[in-house]
Amino acid sequence: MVTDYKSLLPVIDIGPLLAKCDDSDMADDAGVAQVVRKLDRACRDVGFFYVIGHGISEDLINKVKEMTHQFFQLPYEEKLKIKITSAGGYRGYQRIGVNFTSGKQDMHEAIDCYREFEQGKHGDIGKVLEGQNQWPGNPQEYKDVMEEYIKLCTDLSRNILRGISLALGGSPYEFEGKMLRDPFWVMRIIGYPGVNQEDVIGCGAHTDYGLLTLINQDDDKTALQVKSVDGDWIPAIPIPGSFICNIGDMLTILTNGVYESTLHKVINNSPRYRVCVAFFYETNFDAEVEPLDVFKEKYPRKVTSQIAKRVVYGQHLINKVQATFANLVDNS
Ligand SMILES: N=C(N)NCCCC[C@H](N)C(=O)O
Ligand SMILES: O=C(O)CCC(=O)C(=O)O
Ligand SMILES: [Fe+2]
Repeated sequence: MVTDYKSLLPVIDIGPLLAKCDDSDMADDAGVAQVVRKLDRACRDVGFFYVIGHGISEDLINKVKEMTHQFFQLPYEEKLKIKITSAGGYRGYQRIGVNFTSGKQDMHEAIDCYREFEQGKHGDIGKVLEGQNQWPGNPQEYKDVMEEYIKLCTDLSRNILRGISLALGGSPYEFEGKMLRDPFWVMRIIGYPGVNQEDVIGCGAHTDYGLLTLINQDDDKTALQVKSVDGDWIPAIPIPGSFICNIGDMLTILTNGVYESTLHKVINNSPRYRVCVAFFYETNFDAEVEPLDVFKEKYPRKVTSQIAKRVVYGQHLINKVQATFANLVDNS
């Protein structure tokens, strides 16, 4: 099946890892060991891979995209009922042209959601993102389906990270220590109009901010492109039922630069509308992220990345959010 797609990025069936991921001696299992070797190669070589055998039903994956197409097809006034504002914690719907990447407007519309937390929980930094998520009222089941989906993506991300932790030569649980006991998450529900032009950028080149991203994209258009170590842009051709998984900036820091977050961009060079639902699994909001001791000992830092050695994740996130929405006017 999978070989039909001639994918240029590695495809990893994580079934054997999931089957054992609650056993502390999982590393001794031959099936797990093989998945772990593939994860290591993928994370070193490109930082992007397809995940199959992940256990999340294709029906749910497709439902999430169908509902998202339905929402973006609504009249503009309808979508504006859940409009993003800075006062509302940058949560909600943003029209095309509101999102900026490296100072340039992106050709996409989106709904941004962040894990909700009590007022004051994350101090002054957290204030920027305080608010309630604004889920579409139409389709009606949107919120319930997405909350279920977020739960499944959270568990899946934690389990993939157990494999990555083994791949780095640690125990399965290096990414479940004190910086990661209360993982934050971000969700972007994105729509890209079909423009049929190579020079219209759906989303400019960036790296993701957290630990691990799970991308659920339309099956019938290729738009996401990933920068290879050689500097080429590799198309991430869709594989139905899969997630594309990529590593984010916090994983770069925690691994002391061994696994680096990879630049990627989106160009929907097709006449048709494309949706993508991206789930971002993060550290604790307040985590002061720095290389884990176990990896500092194993790997002296290779300094190739632009990312600092140590950051507070929540600060990194809000710097990005505020740059992205620098032109947002709440009452326009
Ligand atoms: N949470 C993530 N990865 N969001 C990516 C959004 C697009 C890039 C953003 N405008 C930027 O400039 O970073
Ligand atoms: O649309 C996509 O395939 C990826 C979107 C993305 O990179 C992001 O939102 O961070
Ligand atoms: Fe991204």
